[in-house]
Amino acid sequence: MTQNNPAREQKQAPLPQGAASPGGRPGSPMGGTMGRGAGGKPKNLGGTLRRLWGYFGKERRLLSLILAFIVVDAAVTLLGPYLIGRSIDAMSPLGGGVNFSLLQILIIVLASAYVTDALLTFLQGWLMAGISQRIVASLRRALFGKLQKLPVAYFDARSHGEVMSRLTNDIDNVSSTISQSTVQLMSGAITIVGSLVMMLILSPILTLASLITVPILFVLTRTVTRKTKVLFKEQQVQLGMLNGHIEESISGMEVVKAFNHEDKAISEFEKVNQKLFDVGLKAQIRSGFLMPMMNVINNIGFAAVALVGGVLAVKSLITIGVIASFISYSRQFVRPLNDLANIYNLLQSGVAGAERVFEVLDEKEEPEDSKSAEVLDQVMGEVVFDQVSFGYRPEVPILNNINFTAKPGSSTALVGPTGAGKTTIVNLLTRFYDVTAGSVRIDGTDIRDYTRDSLRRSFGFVLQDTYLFSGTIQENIKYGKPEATDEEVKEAAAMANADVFIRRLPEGYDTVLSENGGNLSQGQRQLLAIARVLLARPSILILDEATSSIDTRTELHIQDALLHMMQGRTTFIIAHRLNTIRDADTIMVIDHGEIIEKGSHEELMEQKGFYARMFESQFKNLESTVDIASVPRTS
Ligand SMILES: Nc1ncnc2c1ncn2[C@@H]1O[C@H](COP(=O)(O)OP(=O)(O)OP(=O)(O)O)[C@@H](O)[C@H]1O
Repeated sequence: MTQNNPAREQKQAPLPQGAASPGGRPGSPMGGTMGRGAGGKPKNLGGTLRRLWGYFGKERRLLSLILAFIVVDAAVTLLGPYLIGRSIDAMSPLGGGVNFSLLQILIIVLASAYVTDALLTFLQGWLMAGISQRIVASLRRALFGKLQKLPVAYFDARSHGEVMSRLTNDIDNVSSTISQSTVQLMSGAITIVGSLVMMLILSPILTLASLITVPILFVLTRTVTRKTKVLFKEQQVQLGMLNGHIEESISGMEVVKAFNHEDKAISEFEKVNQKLFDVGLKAQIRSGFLMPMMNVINNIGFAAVALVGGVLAVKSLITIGVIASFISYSRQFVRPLNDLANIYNLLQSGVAGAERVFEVLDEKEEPEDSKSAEVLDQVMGEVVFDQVSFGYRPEVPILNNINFTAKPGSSTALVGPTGAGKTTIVNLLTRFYDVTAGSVRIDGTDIRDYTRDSLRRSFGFVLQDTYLFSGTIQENIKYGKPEATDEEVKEAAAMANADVFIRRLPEGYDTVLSENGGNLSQGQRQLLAIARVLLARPSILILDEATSSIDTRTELHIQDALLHMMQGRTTFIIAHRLNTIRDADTIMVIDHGEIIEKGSHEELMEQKGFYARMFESQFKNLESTVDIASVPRTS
């Protein structure tokens, strides 16, 4: 295969809103299906977390190390309030005057505890960043690898924006969840237990006093997050919409400009933007209530501790130092409780992201080649369609009982109105889709009995809208044969008549092309595509509208290069303009998924049928610029 997914390239151009999708095909709805996008509620929290845990693989050892650090860190942190209490008591006149030597030791231990805490926190963050980045990179790798194995049908049924959002938004969500919530959860749990134990040791009565606020905290958090969860979900949906809208507007910028739709595009964007603004603001304001309210409740708790502690101190049942330590512990105790709501939200959106990633990973891949599959090598190039029927969806037949034989080295032109099924025939030949009934044979063998790789390697595509990758001209020509030498590249370029214009470029073959060759003319892009195919030397050629919308001189160059390329190769030409296919050995007229006429140009002209009418109609219009689609189906 000389191009990635070639038969689809020119089909994907997004349309301005309101314009009909060609043939009503799915895949590029404005606003995209991306709105189903990131965030949202996970369907199976436990199952997805277990599966995500599988990706921790070798990282589990490092995670144990982090856990050890967290335990040590928690112990060190728990030491702090205790030492502060002891320090206060060491200075207390009630304890028989200031004990300077004890104070000195306490201060040194306290300072070391703080330094150790800082060091351990840094180490945890450092190790965790590595773990989460490695896991996410491997997820991304798995996802991208999977995309390469999915059938063309998968991409045809979805907008690019949606597929992209899984690799970006969703993976980002997983990444921040892993990096932030893992450590927070582990250290939070340990801190809660540790502080509670210390509080109980210091004073069970004070512990009881401070725990009074915990149920209130829970109820408050639950009530507020229940409301904000819905808003945050809606915010993610609107963000997805906005992303889809931007993605489609940028890729369809030429169409937007050509239709003077800039103002419309802005006003549509404004609508989506405003929705995101509204819901975002609501979510932020509502969730903003939580913190101040929690602070009030926490402070009530501290006041209760101070009150009960004061009474106990007056009765000499505890010291001032113990009250100070206790208040610090109760702060440590409630902090992770406060974080819990955030972690929970983060976990939800991360798991929802992971679910969307796993959804793709679980998609059915292109079926494996059967064990007995042969390698298609030394292709003669005989192509037979034997009673082929096909529908993209079983209930909508697109091709009905197609029968033809293309002899090795012959050229076959497929013509017919738009949506007739010409591209579909090519899609079946390349096995982007498999036939519903009948069989397609190359050199006498059903193409399903060849390995897909070898089958696709035997095709070369030249499309109207050639896809070029960002890279040098040299790299682009080598795409179908990476091992080719510079000499071979130049030879292919010369045969394609591309050599002349390439040499004129300041950097020659090393000229870097912008994405999709935006810095070349359409004709030049096509000449490069021809060079690419010539270098790969495929046995069967597929030319789709290869010479339309190009100036006459370049067209002559391209025609010449194409004729050169077609020599000795079985060629299929899909063309709307009949002057480009007049010399084809066989012309097949396709209409409503059936071959309605077949023969050479002369034979078909004699028949005075559909083809003759189309040809005469174009001929009358002199420069043959009339599209076949505009020719009436009846005389
Ligand atoms: N991926 C798809 N899923 C569902 N239906 C599709 C898909 N691709 C094409 N179709 C439908 O199949 C029919 C034939 O489409 P096809 O692309 O083969 O026509 P065509 O003859 O090549 O048209 P054109 O000259 O406009 O390129 C159309 O009705 C189209 O809507």
